[in-house]
Amino acid sequence: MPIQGWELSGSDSNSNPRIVVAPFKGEPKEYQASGPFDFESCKRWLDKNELSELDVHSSADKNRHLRNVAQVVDEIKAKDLRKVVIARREVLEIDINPLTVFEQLCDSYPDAVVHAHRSKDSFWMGATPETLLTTDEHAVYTMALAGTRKPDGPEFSLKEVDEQAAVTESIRETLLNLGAGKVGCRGPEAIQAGPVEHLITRIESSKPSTGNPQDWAAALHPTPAVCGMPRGEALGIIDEVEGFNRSLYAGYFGWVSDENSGFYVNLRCMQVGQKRVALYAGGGITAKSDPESEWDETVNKLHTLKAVISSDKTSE
Ligand SMILES: C=C(O[C@H]1C=CC=C(C(=O)O)[C@@H]1O)C(=O)O
Repeated sequence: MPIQGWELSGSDSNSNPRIVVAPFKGEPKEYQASGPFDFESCKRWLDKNELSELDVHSSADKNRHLRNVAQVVDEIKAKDLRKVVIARREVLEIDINPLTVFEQLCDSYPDAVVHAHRSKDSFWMGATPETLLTTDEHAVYTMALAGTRKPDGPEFSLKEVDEQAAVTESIRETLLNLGAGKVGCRGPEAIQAGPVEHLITRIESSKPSTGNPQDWAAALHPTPAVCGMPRGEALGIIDEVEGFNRSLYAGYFGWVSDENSGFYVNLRCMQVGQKRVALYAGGGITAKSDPESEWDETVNKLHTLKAVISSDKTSE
């Protein structure tokens, strides 16, 4: 897929396509989009001019994350919940060149959806392995992506199989509730995403009988891949323990045209400041979670971005 850029403006129009950006919590925003511009023309947007500095506060050092996970395991057991996704935010004091980092992300992760989203006061970029929803004239396509291992580490255990199955069940149920006549699931199988592997079930359904792609994406979000099951209880626990605002992390972004659409979950992402970046990663916690392994999982996921940042020669 070639790199394309779109310039976003007000929301009160019917441009084709329209761009959608949704935070983890809160309403998606829909923009009028002009473009596409080729990569050469978009390069001018990938700078840090007038960008405000990021809050230095990191959400959880190792000890706090271990305590958070242990507390969440206890709550999951006490309340008999299926899973809760707990994330952390890590701030690095580093003056990156966003353009070279973006190019590195594109080169390093050809199977990911690499994106950069620059607004007046915030700048996000990432390389996500997770599709929330795509549509064409025939059907809707999505995926249940969860469970993480290092390719040279232990095989997926029952814990990962169950946390991924929860995502498949929830997506299937949401699509059926939206009025999709038939939902087909293929998987789970292992898929590589940069330095880690996940379990994936590919899901295809007929088009829901009501609503439009924006409604279907909004109904699916947040799936148990980024939130938990049941959703309401998981949201409460996330608020209680994480200690930071997820903002666009684990939200979604995408586009919708008159013919088709594509929405992607904002994972393996970072927020860019003047001399800092904030990296985000989370993992699905279940009653079987071991806090040390959950910490390692976030470290491995963050390596997706750290590998690229550290090869940005301008930041040395
Ligand atoms: C929440 C994240 O990953 C999700 C996607 C794949 C595997 C996941 C996991 O193993 O927990 C998460 O559900 C993240 O990367 O921050």
